[in-house]
Amino acid sequence: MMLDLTQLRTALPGALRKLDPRLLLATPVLLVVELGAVLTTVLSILDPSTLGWMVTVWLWLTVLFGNLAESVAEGRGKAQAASLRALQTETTARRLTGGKPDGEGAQEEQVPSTTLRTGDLVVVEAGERIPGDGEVVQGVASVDESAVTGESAPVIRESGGDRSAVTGGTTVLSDRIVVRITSEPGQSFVDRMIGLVEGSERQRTPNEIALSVLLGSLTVVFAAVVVSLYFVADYSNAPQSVLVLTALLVCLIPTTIGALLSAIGIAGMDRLVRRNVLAMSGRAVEAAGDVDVLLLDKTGTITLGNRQATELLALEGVDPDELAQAALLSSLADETPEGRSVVTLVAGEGTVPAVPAGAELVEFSATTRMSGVDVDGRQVRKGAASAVTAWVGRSDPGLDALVQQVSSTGGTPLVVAEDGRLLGVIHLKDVVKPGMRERFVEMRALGIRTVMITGDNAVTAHAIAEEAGVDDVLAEATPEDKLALIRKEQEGGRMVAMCGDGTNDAPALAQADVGVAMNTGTVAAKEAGNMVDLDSDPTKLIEVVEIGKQLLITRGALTTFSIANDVAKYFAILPAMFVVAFPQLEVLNVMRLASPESAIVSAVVFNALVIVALIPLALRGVGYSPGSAQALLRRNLLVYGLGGLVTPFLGIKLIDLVVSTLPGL
Ligand SMILES: Nc1ncnc2c1ncn2[C@@H]1O[C@H](COP(=O)(O)OP(=O)(O)OP(=O)(O)O)[C@@H](O)[C@H]1O
Ligand SMILES: [K+]
Ligand SMILES: [Mg+2]
Repeated sequence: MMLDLTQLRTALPGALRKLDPRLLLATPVLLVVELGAVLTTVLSILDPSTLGWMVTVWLWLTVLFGNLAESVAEGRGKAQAASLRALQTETTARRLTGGKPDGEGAQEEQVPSTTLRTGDLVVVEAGERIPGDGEVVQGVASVDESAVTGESAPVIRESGGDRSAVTGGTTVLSDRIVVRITSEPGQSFVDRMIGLVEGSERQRTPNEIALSVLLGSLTVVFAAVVVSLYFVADYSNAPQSVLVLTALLVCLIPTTIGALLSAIGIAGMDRLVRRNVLAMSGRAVEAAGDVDVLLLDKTGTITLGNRQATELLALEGVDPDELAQAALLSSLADETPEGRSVVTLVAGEGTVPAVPAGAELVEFSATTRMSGVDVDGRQVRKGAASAVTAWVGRSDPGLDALVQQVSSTGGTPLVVAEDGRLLGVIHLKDVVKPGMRERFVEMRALGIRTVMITGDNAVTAHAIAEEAGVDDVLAEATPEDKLALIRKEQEGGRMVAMCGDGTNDAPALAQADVGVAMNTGTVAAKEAGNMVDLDSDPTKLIEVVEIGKQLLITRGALTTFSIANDVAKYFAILPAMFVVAFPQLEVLNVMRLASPESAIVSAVVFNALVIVALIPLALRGVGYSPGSAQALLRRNLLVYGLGGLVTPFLGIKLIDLVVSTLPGL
């Protein structure tokens, strides 16, 4: 891959803007080159010479080429940013005022979408665009999110469950939903996406900062070497001009990696965006390269997350109708998709009875794992078997058999009980997302252990784990258990990734080194994680890991190359510089460059051209195939270390053949 002309043309203005020394502060190596360029410009004006002007021009080009790398990397996201911006055009929002928290009984008013604030309620109907990021608080709708995700199939967004988050700019295809806005103007998901693809929001990672500091220190060391050389040369009656020493300094300091460092980081983020993963931090991308364990939530992450009630299994001696009525009653006010599906199963096409007056609702929570109502002195509950039997205070062999029957197929059993009596079981069915098993096998090959963590019971968990092919399971996990497991793994020195979609996954997503939230999930999950997968595919982590590894390898390889290059240049130019004063150096002068002046110019030209030559590699990344880390390290040291030592000799010699034809060199 070469840089094409359009790419260069669009990147050039940005590269010129970056000549501003204040912007160069972030890249100290290039700042030193720029200061050197200013110095040689002044020297050449005072005392013009071919050597002076050649060095000056090529020092300026060195800074420009260095900026170009970053600018080209940033430019790659521009087109995508432009199409995302189209989603931000102002629309009219139907804001609700003065009603209940779910919008009931409210007045509607028309306002520009740009005036919406966090907490506002808006209603969106079929054919309308969702005016801002938010959470569905009432209703179910199918939504076209293709503008953001690129996936043309509509997705379901509904209140109550883990599929409640909606993105501003996407379009409702059917039905009517009430959305509570969760972002302030200018801070929406699409705003963040634009910032990401343009690279403007990128923060340097601790690793990058550490490497910059190292490069800065090397620069200081080489500056000291060059200054002392000035005195040594003077003392040995082979005085060297400030111009020549400036050129020598630029050749010695690690300009190549200094110039390419941020481009490598931006390109890594960009590669993720192309795979529909938004990384909110570069640190997470680097961490992904070293992941040892992947924890996954079950419902909505490994499975499609559309848990539907499919049958009711009454305990022996219990009237099936009594079970049905209790299941219905416990679900009338249960706004989760599971709850609504129970209502649909029992009421069928018939009318759904209203919530009885005076009923006290017990909402579902991930900690209690139950939901239900208290009404007229009756208490009805449904929920996880262990939770409900604990509530009732006893278990029943017949019930255990029903729970086992549902769980062994991978279904979720919800036990129904009323006033201390166990009535039966609701069978919730969910489907494992396609292609999981093969991909988890690939993950194992990468050395990553997969653990499914779920609030569901152990039998269901094992059935799904078996079907999906994960290595391990943690069942009946509360949000605290998920968090504790991550901490435990981290304390063992392992790098942990977590994929989840629910609000109850949020603490774990925040704690994990790499927290990937499913785009179908809740706002809380998406804000807690440091990545969002727009395709909601947990096996995408494979690509994320590969991109992370490739980023680390590319940075390592180019650093090796750059430093080996600088060392080689030292030996290539010094003999040429001093051979006039010390004819004994002739033996070292293996390159036989035309003259000391042309040696200096050739080295400076080579130094600048190497940056341009390596931009494509920095953007594309060094080739990577799974294998032992040691073998890879050996191979890269050989290729980039040895390559870095040899190329300057060849390159400088070739350039010397050309520049020595110029008069005055
Ligand atoms: N609406 C509901 N009413 C009563 N109980 C429920 C309801 N929804 C789920 N449960 C029970 O609570 C358990 C935990 O559900 P939750 O959705 O919090 O699981 P989780 O920890 O997110 O794990 P996963 O998403 O993998 O199932 C479920 O396994 C089920 O037994
Ligand atoms: K250099
Ligand atoms: Mg969940």
